[in-house]
Amino acid sequence: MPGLLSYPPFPDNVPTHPLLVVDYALLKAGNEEELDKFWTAATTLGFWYMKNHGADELVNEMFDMGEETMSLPFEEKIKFEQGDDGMSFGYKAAGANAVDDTGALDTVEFINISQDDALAWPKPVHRTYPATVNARMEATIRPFIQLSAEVNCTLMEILGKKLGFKAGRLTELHRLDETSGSETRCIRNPPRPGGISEEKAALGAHTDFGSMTFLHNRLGGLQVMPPGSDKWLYIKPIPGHAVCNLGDAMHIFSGGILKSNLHRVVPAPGAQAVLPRWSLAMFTRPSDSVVLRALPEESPMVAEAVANAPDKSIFNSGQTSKEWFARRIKNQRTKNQKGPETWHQSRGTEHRPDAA
Ligand SMILES: O=C(O)CCC(=O)C(=O)O
Ligand SMILES: [Fe+2]
Repeated sequence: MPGLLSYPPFPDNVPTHPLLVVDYALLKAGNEEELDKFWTAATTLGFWYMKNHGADELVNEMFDMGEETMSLPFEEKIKFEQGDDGMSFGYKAAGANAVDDTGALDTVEFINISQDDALAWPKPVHRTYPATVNARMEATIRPFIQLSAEVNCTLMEILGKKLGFKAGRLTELHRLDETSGSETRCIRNPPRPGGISEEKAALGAHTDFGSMTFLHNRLGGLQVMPPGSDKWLYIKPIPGHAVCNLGDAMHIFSGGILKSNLHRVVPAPGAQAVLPRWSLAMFTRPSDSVVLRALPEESPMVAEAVANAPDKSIFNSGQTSKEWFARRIKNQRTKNQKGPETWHQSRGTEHRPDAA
């Protein structure tokens, strides 16, 4: 993978959405101004840039792991495919997921490595992985997952405190010693073949399934659709800045106060389109047995938000984290598509009355 500075520039003629820049070191130090900025980001778009997170070196090594893995022969990778039953850990081939209710195919391939498997390595909890993953489990993947899980939990606790939850409450819902859908994902989207529209989704529009995402990317292609708009806007990658976002679970726990915004991936824009696009995420998700529902009895602020919500159905999903997650994964698999209704069954909190 080329050094950061040798990438073709992100074009200046595509529409972008600015994000607030949050300094992780200042958040940890309790800087009030920074905490307020973070709260604003979490309660408006639910996306922010984050600097001083300390993960850059491990991120580079994780991209090496991704490159080593995607370079394996297809017959080798496919042995570790995640399958069609609602498990997400393992390899996902391009085209294995639908990007919309017409059944159009995605173009990204990725490798998902479970937090549980990395922490318990060499003992498999959920599954086994390609040799390229095993080789870096101890030196790269486990430390990256541990650091990222700590970052995500620190961020969640800050939000929990602002919401009025007791200290440690959100950490309790995301314990490292309980099984969960938490995973790291390294994604490769091929260079844009000439003629394919930049508007074609490489990874379909979605909200993230879990609680908190710590994302690193090199090229453009990530887009958000801001509330109240029907336009897709690029998030410009900034070297050294992670893009963080909240997922469905935090939206639900908070009675909708925290935002889980719609986003997607399209081919890298402009001159960047000639290169493969790599991205890396750590998804922190609630423990498998946690029921996804708002927690009004634990916070007057959440109670008020739920009381005022026009549609309360999402705040009592009736599903455990494990069920929610399996439903979403399974119903977006290409093999399972039986018509638009299958795709619609894969949806989380994407339903937005304000979206076109
Ligand atoms: O590749 C990206 O920039 C975002 C990926 C993403 O949204 C996801 O995997 O959930
Ligand atoms: Fe996402």
